[in-house]
Amino acid sequence: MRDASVPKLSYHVILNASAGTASATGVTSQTLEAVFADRGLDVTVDSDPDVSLDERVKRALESDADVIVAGGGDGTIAALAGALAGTDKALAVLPLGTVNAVARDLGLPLTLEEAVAGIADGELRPIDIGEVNGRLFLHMAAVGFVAGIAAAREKVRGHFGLLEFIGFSRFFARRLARSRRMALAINPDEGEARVERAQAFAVVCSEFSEGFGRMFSRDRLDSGTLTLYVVRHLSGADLIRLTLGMFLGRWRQDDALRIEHVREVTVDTRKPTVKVMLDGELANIETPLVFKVRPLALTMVMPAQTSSQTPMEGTSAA
Ligand SMILES: Nc1ncnc2c1ncn2[C@@H]1O[C@H](COP(=O)(O)OP(=O)(O)OP(=O)(O)O)[C@@H](O)[C@H]1O
Repeated sequence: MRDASVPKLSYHVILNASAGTASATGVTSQTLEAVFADRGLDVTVDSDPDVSLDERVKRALESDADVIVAGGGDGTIAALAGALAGTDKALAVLPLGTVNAVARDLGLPLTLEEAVAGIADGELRPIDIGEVNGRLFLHMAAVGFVAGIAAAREKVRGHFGLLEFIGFSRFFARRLARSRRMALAINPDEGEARVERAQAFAVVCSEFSEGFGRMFSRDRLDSGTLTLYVVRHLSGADLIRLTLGMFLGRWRQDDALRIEHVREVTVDTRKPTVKVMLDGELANIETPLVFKVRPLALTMVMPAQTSSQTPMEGTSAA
């Protein structure tokens, strides 16, 4: 946590000009400097296209800035989060990517002006992050019809009415028809080691909330645990029941799911590598997969919430 006497935070933006929205809207250093200046924020923008992202992340770490701002999509955030975890610098997000899955999951504003306003008025919150074989995730790692899960998630965020519900169900069913069950050797830090056949599994930082219309969203980001969701079987009937249950906010007891809270869990498959969807980015990772939680490892600039959380001292009325 930052000392309340810190008068003003400084910001270092890494603008990834090749990220979807950044390139589509032609955002430049000048654009960002102007928007930050409007809020009275002290900013440096690195938009150097000739230097690799890794090198720019290194420069940001070596800078004096208190907050490093990812101006890009999920890949840019992942690169920065990995470097900032465990340091005293905080991470903020300008969602200039294509999907911006992480920004959506964290409930961050999605337009540039709102995002900068959110940074100016936001607060510093340490959050848990997950790790699998050295790769970080802020929200979820998923295996097995992962593309389906990730894309379906995009369909159910925000407003969720009847049309979205039907679209989600049809999309999911098509993906499902093509998917196969796999044998998983699961070994949690506490609890029973076993082999299960499953259609898919996901490891989530903290856990998904249960409640009407609350699909794939989390109330807490700092529970100190991961939640392992194993989808054991998923026939058409399972799918309808589970989807409806999720929509209605009653799904945790479903027989098709096994849910377990862990600090660490090893999952092995028969394949030497598996495709893992990490916060919207697909990665091929060698098995066994060793998932671990890193409690409160990353400090993020988040929208201000309650008085119990740490305010961004000196930044709001700069
Ligand atoms: N970790 C990384 N290392 C090197 N280059 C990266 C990395 N992550 C992303 N990039 C490069 O930056 C580009 C933009 O990626 P980013 O994920 O930030 O935006 P996006 O793909 O448009 O958005 P989203 O991932 O939210 O859909 C990628 O096409 C890739 O060329």
